[in-house]
Amino acid sequence: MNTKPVALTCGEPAGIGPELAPMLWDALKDELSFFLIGDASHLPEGSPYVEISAPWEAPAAMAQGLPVLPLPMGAPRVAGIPNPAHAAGVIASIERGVALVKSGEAGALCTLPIHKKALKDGASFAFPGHTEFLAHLAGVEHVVMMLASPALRVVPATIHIALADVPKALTPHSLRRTLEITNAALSSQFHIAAPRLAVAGLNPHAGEGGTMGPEEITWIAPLLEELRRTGLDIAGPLPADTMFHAAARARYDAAICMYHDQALIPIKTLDFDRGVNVTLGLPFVRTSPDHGTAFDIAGQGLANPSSSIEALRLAWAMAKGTAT
Ligand SMILES: NC(=O)c1ccc[n+]([C@@H]2O[C@H](COP(=O)([O-])OP(=O)(O)OC[C@H]3O[C@@H](n4cnc5c(N)ncnc54)[C@H](O)[C@@H]3O)[C@@H](O)[C@H]2O)c1
Ligand SMILES: N[C@H](C(=O)O)[C@H](O)COP(=O)(O)O
Repeated sequence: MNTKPVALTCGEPAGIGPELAPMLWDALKDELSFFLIGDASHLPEGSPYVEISAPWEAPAAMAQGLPVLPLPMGAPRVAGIPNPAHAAGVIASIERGVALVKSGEAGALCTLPIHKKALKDGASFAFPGHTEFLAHLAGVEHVVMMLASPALRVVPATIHIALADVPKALTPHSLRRTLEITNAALSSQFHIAAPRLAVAGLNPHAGEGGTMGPEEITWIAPLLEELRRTGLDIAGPLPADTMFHAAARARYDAAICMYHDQALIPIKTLDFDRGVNVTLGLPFVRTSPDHGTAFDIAGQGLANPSSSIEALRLAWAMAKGTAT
């Protein structure tokens, strides 16, 4: 059973990440071990932290303070105002975390929020977000973004692309891979014996028999029928607007939606404080809170650590093989 510490990447220094890290240590110091990869000078004044030189030192260090594996960023943090000089360090923190998980020195990766535009502006970051960057670092062709909470698990079949590009990006191959990876993860990583998937239609009323769009009839329904024949338990394509009330949620273990907001609005509405972003299909465990950098409240003592606490807990549980 893996009990190696979780590597926590620092995320965007101008965001609420540096405020959350000490709160996560205080909340979880008796429950699990993790270490922050980042610049300790960005932590709030007086934060109890312990500089470590390697992940193996983190469990013992937890008793004294937040373990920090130093990654100096060379410029001070100004809450709410991203500094392009930090961009390279933010990216390096993610790369370092991946390297430590791959080497087995860390048991899992948990990423504090990045600001996608700040990385693009400061370092010409070529990826839409962590998910795509991690797939690149892991050399994996297809990964799945799942947002999970006790109330709901959702998967967007397309992620960080313009809505206008969704119909073209949705293909039988990509949806098949998303469904297969999700099904496998629910079984092997969430220990659900017979996963039940529910797939949303792309169009209003799931196309209303073709009168509101052809995709459900031309390829989505045929693909789901083909996958049912291979043994997957899949309902749909269903009208998305009636998939998320309590009775509907009781009928499935994960909802697969066609685009980002179709999936993320329901879970962030139902369970913003307990939602966790987990990337399926990587050769290592990766979680992240379901929120972003929250520049509008950064530095004001208003950040709620709940989602990040759940993200670290889920990473720890998935690495130990005890997630549900
Ligand atoms: N895991 C990640 O790396 C991640 C996740 C989501 C968004 N982002 C990025 O973050 C940036 C800002 O995104 P956004 O404005 O759409 O969403 P956001 O989650 O940063 O903020 C949305 C609203 O929720 C509030 N909020 C968010 N987290 C909170 C917390 N922990 N406690 C209290 N209030 C909180 C914010 O104050 C804001 O009013 C963007 O660059 C986005 O891409 C990153
Ligand atoms: N789509 C995610 C959300 O809204 O919570 C967020 O942008 C995180 O994506 P990455 O983990 O790919 O950065």
